[in-house]
This record gives sequence, structure tokens and C-alpha cells, in this order.
Amino acid sequence: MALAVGIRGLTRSLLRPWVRVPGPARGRTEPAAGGGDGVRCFGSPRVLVEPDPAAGFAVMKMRNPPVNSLSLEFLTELLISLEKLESDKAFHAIILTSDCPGIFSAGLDLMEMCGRDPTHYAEYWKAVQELWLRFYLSHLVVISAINGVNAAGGCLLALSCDYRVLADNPKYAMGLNETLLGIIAPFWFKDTLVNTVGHRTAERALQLGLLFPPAEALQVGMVDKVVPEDQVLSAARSELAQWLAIPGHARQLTKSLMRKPTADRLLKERDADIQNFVRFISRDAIQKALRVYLEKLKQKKT
Ligand SMILES: CCCCCC/C=C/CC(=O)SCCNC(=O)CCNC(=O)[C@H](O)C(C)(C)COP(=O)(O)OP(=O)(O)OC[C@H]1O[C@@H](n2cnc3c(N)ncnc32)[C@H](O)[C@@H]1OP(=O)(O)O
Repeated sequence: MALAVGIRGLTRSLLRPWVRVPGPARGRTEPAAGGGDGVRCFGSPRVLVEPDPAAGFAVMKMRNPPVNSLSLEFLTELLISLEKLESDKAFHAIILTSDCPGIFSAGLDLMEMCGRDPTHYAEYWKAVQELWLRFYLSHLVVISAINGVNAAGGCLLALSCDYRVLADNPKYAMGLNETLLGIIAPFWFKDTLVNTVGHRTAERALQLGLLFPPAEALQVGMVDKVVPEDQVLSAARSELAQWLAIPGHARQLTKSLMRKPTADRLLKERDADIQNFVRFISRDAIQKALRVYLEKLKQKKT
């Protein structure tokens, strides 16, 4: 099994970095995220980046319609955008949000985990690990402006940020709901949740696959602030000011001190974790459970 699939190699083969942005943003100058003028948006087909270098941050908008499911290509594009911002000294922070109305992310793309071969599962899981590691340990301040429902892998992405603002809409529930699909959140999903909400809340939430509506998400500490829907981005921007006022090296080292032990657990067992995933997801019973779940999603429309 090819476990050595490098995300960087994958990246190179999938995309030329900084392809022109398709759709509404293509080729025109938009107001930057922080209100500055004349700063060109960049990105890739599924990730739109609105930079405000003068203010030191960029808004990263996920746009993989209909539900921002984290396909291999989308994961790769998110990683490229993160890498680009991290390597540019003008940027100290990112606001991560969604460009898909009502949806932050439906989590991992079930089509990547259904009916594929072990090599694909391994490649996909390695990319999922990479996304978590890179967001969790990023030296940038990362704030998520959660403007829609946010399940499982999407929730993990938000939990990897430094601060979470959630739009106050009862439909915008978030959580690690893996058990509802008959699958299990891996230990590093679990650790990330425990680090955010504490052991007891995480234990109950994970076993029951709970998706918390905004008031409850705030109450258990899954998010830091709930604001009216039209204020999610502005609230994230206001919060950013406090984070950016802290000397960067002190904040970064403190972040690393807090998070490295959790990340190191995965780094030490990365290949074993991939093999475990491949074994688990390849089981007939798991494949059947995923197919049934996907079918239910489709049937709810009819
Ligand atoms: C050791 C082993 C460890 C294994 C660990 C594996 C970890 C997995 C973590 C995960 O992230 S699993 C994914 C969990 N996600 C969910 O349960 C969310 C499922 N989606 C929904 O509940 C709904 O789609 C929504 C997000 C609430 C949005 O609802 P809405 O009514 O707006 O849209 P739909 O009509 O339901 O969906 C539109 C379209 O998208 C397809 N789809 C939805 N979610 C996914 C997904 N996660 N992956 C792939 N495709 C998805 C859905 O089937 C529809 O497709 P269609 O063809 O248009 O019918």
C-alpha cells in the first residue's frame, strides 16, 4: 500500500498554485477583507482568499458547493492557501469562513471513503491528517467565522482554529457526529474536542454524535462567541485585534506549548493511523453503513 503519498507531491500534481479564481472574483479587484482597497483576491477553484495585507490578515472562504465536503482536491487547495499565507510575512492571521450559504462544512467527503481502493483511502487519510496538523499548529492566528451547519471533519477544522465565532441560527449545529454514521472519531479528533470542551462533555458528545445548536455550543465551550448571522465576519475581525496585539513570538510559542503534545501523538503514529483507517473503512460493514447514510441523505429530498 502506498502510504508514502506526499501531500506536497499531490499538491503539485493537482494544481498550479494560484490559478486564477473562477466565478465572480475572477480577474477583478475586490475590496479586501479588512476593507482596504485595491488588493487582489487570489485562490484556487474551491478556496477564495481575500487578503488585507495592510491589516495583516486574510479571509479564506471555502467554496466547494453544495456542502463544502472535504474532498481530496479541496483539502489540497486549503493546504496550498494556508501555506501561501504562512510563507508571506505580511500575514499574521486568517479568518476561515464559508462561501456556501447555510453550510460551513459537511465534513469529510463520504465519496472519498466509499467504494474506493486501499491506496486511495491511504492517500485521502494522509491529506486529512495533514490538514489537521497544519491548521492546528499554524503559527498564524486562525479564527473561524462559522456561518452554517458544521459536521464532523468540518467541526474538526473549526476546532483546530484559535477562536470560533458562530452565527446565531438554530439550523447551524456543529459537532463530531461520526457515531451517527456508524464510524468512530479517531483519537486526534477526540483529543482536539477534549482540549476544547473538556473530557466529560466530549465523552457524551462523541458517544451520542451530538450536533450542538449555537446556544448549546456556546454553553459547552465548543465556540467562543455567538452573534447574529450578519455579524459573523465583523465579530471575527474585532476579535482578531486582541490576538494581533500580542507579541507574535510569545503567542506562537505559547500556542505550540499548548498544542504540540496533542499533535505529536499523531505525528508519532501517523502511518499506523493511516493503516488503521484503511482497515476500518474497507470493512464490508462500514462500507454498507456509509452507503446507507448517503442514501438517506439523498432520500430526504424526495
Ligand atoms: C478509525 C477509523 C476512523 C474513521 C473516521 C472517519 C471520519 C469521518 C468524519 C466525517 O467528517 S464523516 C462526514 C460526516 N458528515 C455528515 O454527517 C454530514 C452529512 N450531510 C448532511 O447532514 C447534510 O448534507 C447537511 C450538511 C446538513 C446539508 O443539508 P442540505 O439539505 O443543505 O444538503 P443535502 O441535500 O443533504 O446535501 C447536498 C448534496 O451533498 C451530498 N453530501 C452531503 N454531505 C456530504 C458529505 N459529507 N460527503 C459527500 N457528499 C455529501 C448529499 O448527498 C447531496 O448530494 P446529492 O447528490 O445532491 O443528493
